[in-house]
Amino acid sequence: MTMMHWSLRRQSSWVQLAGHQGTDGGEVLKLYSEVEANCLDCLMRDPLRPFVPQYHGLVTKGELCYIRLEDLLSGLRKPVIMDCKMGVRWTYQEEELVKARTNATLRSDMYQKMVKIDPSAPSAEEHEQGGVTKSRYLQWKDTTSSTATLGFRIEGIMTEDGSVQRDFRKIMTLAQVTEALLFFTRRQREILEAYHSRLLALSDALKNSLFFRTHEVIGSSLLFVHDHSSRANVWMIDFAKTTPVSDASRLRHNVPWAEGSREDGYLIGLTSLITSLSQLSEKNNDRFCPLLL
Ligand SMILES: O=P(O)(O)O[C@H]1[C@H](O)[C@@H](OP(=O)(O)O)[C@H](OP(=O)(O)O)[C@@H](OP(=O)(O)O)[C@H]1O
Ligand SMILES: Nc1ncnc2c1ncn2[C@@H]1O[C@H](COP(=O)(O)OP(=O)(O)O)[C@@H](O)[C@H]1O
Repeated sequence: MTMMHWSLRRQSSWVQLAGHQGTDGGEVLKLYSEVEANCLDCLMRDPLRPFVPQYHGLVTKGELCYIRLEDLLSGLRKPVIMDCKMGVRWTYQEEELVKARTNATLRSDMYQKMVKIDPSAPSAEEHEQGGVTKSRYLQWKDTTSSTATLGFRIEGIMTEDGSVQRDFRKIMTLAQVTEALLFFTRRQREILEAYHSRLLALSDALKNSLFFRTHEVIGSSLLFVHDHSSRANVWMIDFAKTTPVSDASRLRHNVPWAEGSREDGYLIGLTSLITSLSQLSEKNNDRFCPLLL
């Protein structure tokens, strides 16, 4: 199950309906969150609807409630998938920063994850304690990836043999993003162009979206999906941390975050992706697979 590959930490939050995978009309179930269900409700009545998996309401299984979503991989054979976490402040909500100051619980699991990636990342005090706070860990992840600089990061790529590569999380420059896109698409011009057009259409839809104007979009991804038939699409997913803002008139989505501003920098990430794809879509670009030119 694809979401199990991605969401190893939370296998229990997902159910793939038996017999539906890879068939038309397939559905996936994601563990209910009120925040996400509210967002999906709004999105079904918004210009962003064509960019979001269709939401079919709720279902209860045993003691748990789930959100019913269109299976975006339905009908695709050996899909290739890239998950890009959008925004300059991907994972942490402002409340988490406040919580971390008042109740600084030390997380040894996050300390371990940090040390595994970079043993020199924790401070002497953190080494001593064997723990870091959640906000420290999340902020560290944002600043050691392209999240803080380019407004998005590639969280992982699943290739057609089903293996997941997560080495892209440390990418910092647009040139490295471009290389990753070439790897992901295997330099197929048709696919790169399809992704480029879809992101331009998304950019237009965002301009007309009341939902986007009125929500702080944190921890949401753009899911890029294609298969060998060159069908390619991009979807907005994961709204579990996307919340309405009371003074929506000030949200711009294209400026860096300062504490209290609630800005997410979503459009900074989208612009970075579009810039990289537009360079690759240029007619004279010689970096495509020669067979497909
Ligand atoms: O990806 P790694 O490096 O493992 O770190 C994870 C992700 O940041 C999760 O965010 P997301 O859910 O957006 O993937 C976050 O979940 P939440 O902030 O949603 O809880 C986890 O916090 P914990 O669940 O507290 O462990 C944190 O451990
Ligand atoms: N509607 C969907 N159809 C198919 N796969 C999905 C769908 N939504 C999410 N996924 C897969 O599940 C992964 C995790 O989704 P996400 O909503 O971010 O959940 P979590 O918050 O549990 O990480 C995504 O990277 C994607 O591969």
